Amino acid sequence: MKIHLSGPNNKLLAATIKITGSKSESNRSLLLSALYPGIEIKNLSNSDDAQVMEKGLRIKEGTVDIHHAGTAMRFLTGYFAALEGSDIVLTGSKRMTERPIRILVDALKELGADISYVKAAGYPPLRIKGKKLVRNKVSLPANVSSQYISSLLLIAPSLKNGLELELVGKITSVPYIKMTLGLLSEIGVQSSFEGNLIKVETKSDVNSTTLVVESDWSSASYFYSIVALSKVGTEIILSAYKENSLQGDSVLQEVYKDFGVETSFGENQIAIKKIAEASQSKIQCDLANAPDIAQTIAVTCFGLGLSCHLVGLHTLKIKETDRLEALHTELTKLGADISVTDKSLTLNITNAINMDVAIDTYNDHRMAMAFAPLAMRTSIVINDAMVVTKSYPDFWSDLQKLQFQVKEL
Ligand SMILES: O=C(O)C1=C[C@@H](OP(=O)(O)O)[C@@H](O)[C@H](O)C1
Ligand SMILES: C=C(OP(=O)(O)O)C(=O)O
Repeated sequence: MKIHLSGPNNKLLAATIKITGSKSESNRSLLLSALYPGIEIKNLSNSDDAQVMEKGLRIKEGTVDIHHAGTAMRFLTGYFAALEGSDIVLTGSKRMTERPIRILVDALKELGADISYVKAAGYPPLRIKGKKLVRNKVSLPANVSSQYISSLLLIAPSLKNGLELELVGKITSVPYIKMTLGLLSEIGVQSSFEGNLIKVETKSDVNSTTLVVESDWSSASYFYSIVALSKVGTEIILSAYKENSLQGDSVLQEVYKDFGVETSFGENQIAIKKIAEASQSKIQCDLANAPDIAQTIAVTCFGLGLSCHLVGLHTLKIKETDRLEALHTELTKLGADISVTDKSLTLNITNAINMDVAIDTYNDHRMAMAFAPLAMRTSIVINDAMVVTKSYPDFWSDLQKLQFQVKEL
């Protein structure tokens, strides 16, 4: 579905939006509840990625197709490897067969797993024959994707002797590793993370525990961008959020201060308000800890006519698409002066935005959602708009609550 999007022009936006649960917290919680039936989950994400995860966890034999869901691919690889008696071919979309997984497979094999590549070595699909993992120590490179580490940590308490991980190289996306350990702690699993060493204790069962998933902070980023592109005085309320988040993308609160956006916490919600114009003409950020908000920030800067230099983007090339190339192509169509390397993005100031440009989304939900706020400045077309269901199926209807006009073409 292709849509034409225009913003609410001069009308002041005011709305309360309830965003679905974090897909990262949901997919971890689902796996833990499969290992420990005493766990109940609240505010589970209604995303495609959480649905394929939930479905995959119910299967023990045959083919499991996780479509575009990176976390489901990586987390289920660990899960099935340690699930005695399972015999699974774990596969996904064409793009998933291009997203590397060798680091995780090697680590699991080191622990005793039986995994083989069905097609290209180092990539899905995988044939996994579940068995008891006998060893409890492994080291693995930590600079490519934290999902490999989280996958191992999630099964760690179910292993007889727990697990010790030695992380080699510069650790990327660290808050996601801490999120995994945070959820383990919520179900009573002891762990430590010191320097490059993580230790997780074994746990045989969990008494009835409820995991309440906080709403998704990456999804909140699109509303931060809308507010940043609005007039001073604009305020949007988002729920359900809390001050002590497990999600690294909650750093948005700090990043968007530079765009004049203030965040205040109420009971289970945040109010985000434009209180001033952007305080500087050049935005600089290292996003190694929050890669999923890179697209949002780049587009906000372009929409505000600011320059920016974003670094720490080395993981963007292996996500749903090569996000650095995709940003380069689509922002250039809109008139941006942009350059990218394999780990950074630089935008120089431009004053005009080309109208009615059709943005390609490359099977990447974040391409559609990151560009949508530009409708505050110009009318825009989004190709393959339903790609948003990967993490946020209600995105377009929530924009309509803010008086955006969403027309199917
Ligand atoms: O563990 C997770 O839930 C995630 C980790 C990050 O991936 P990388 O560690 O590969 O950067 C992030 O980009 C992804 O959307 C979700
Ligand atoms: C990278 C992402 O997801 P995944 O790796 O789980 O496919 C994302 O949601 O931005």
